[in-house]
Amino acid sequence: MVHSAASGPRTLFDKVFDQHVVTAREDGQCLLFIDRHLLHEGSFHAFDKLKARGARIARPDLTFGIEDHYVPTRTRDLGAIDPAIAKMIRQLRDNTAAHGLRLFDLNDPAQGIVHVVGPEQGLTLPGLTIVCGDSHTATHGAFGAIAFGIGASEVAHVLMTQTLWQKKPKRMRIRVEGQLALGVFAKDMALSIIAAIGADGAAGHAIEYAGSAVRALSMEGRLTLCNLSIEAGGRCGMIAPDETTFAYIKDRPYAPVGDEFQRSVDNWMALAGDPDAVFDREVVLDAAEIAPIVTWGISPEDAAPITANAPDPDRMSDPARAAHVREALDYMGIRAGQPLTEIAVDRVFIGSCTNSRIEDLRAAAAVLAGRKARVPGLVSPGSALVKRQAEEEGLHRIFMEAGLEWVDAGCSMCVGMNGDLVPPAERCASTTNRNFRGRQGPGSRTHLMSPAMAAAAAVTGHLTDMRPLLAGREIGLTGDR
Ligand SMILES: CC(C)[C@H](C(=O)O)[C@@H](O)C(=O)O
Ligand code: SF4
Repeated sequence: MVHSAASGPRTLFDKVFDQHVVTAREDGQCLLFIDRHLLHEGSFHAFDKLKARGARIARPDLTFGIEDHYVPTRTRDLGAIDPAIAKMIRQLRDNTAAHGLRLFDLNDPAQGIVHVVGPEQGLTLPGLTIVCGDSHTATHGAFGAIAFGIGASEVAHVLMTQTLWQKKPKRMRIRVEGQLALGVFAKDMALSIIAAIGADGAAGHAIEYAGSAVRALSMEGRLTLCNLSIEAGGRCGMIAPDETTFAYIKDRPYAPVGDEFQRSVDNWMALAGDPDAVFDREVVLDAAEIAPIVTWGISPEDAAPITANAPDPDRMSDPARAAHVREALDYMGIRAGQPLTEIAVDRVFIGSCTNSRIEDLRAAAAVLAGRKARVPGLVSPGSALVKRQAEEEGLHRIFMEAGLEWVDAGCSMCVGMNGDLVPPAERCASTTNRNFRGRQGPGSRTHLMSPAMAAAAAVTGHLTDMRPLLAGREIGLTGDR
């Protein structure tokens, strides 16, 4: 095995990367071994390539299929849905069956969004390389894995060889120090970071999140934080594994067991970056200064504290930024300088690989308990297991009594590929990660926020500071365990 950086202090990223280099080229391109390859319905291009070449999958044991992007959330009967959507799901079934892959299909008790299922099943572990033909694969970096999204031809390459050519990105550390205030969540931390550094602020870099506020996050919170790495332009985002990580992994279906678990923990602890390791860039944020955040525009960087007003492009010195803001406000139907809390919403969506884990649902339920939603909304748990747990805790009753729809697991209204769409010109308070034009449906308008903030928007019918609504209520963070 060739080591690209065999000596000197190394970061977490360096250590995991170096362990996976099969061979390195003069130009810096390294052939990496891939430990986990996750596939969703979008993988059909790659399977077509395989078929055209008559190739086989190199490591079917490391390759997993998951039905999520196109799955219906109000029925599990493929005969009852749009045949074109059902075809996408059947294609993945046929392709995974033809190659003998483990598939988490619609009816699997562990089905869900790929980035929720991986961690939940113990497929996602510290020190691994994890790829998926999906830009939010960085989510898995919460465990100290190098995880990133790849394109269709790379998916085919990994299927055929279980390796991938990669150039080592630059390293960037984002430290968040101190304590988050009550009612401020990992989502607010992530959106604050993106607002601070910009949607391309981490371009060309592998991010490592560190600092006491990051350490204090539960695994659910860490997954939310790493999920948004790509929205800051990062190649991937990682957090060094610690006791929180190991406690989450223990007893998961695919996790190592017994002595093997203990041996793994010893190895995982050694992955932490050396104290004197050097980063190409470092950004430091004060956790105490982070407020509940909402987006007002058409990029995740168009984010501001809920207590703020929409920006005024006429007061901006940078003409490019002013032009973007003008365009964003126009698309979103918001006045320059309008207080964000005045913005009325038409519906809410609580779900997606960003914010659909049990802790997210608990936070939303804490705000909604005993209250009615003024607007319609959809709550889609991240997996069938999250759904079951939420029902055991009675959270589904809180959502339904508030007047929201409680549906099955999938990407759902995050991207609308399954038909769960926000109608044109409607405004949605959404716990997702992308607010691009038309993201939730043609002409739809998306405001990104935390689950508690989306719940508060449902209760009041407009963007709302949820803190007074949360006062005195138990949030039930698993991080408190
Ligand atoms: C459809 C899929 C490939 C896409 C992605 O790459 O991320 C989707 O998951 C998204 O969030 O936009
Ligand atoms: S939930 Fe949304 S962001 Fe996540 S993988 Fe699905 S479509 Fe992409």
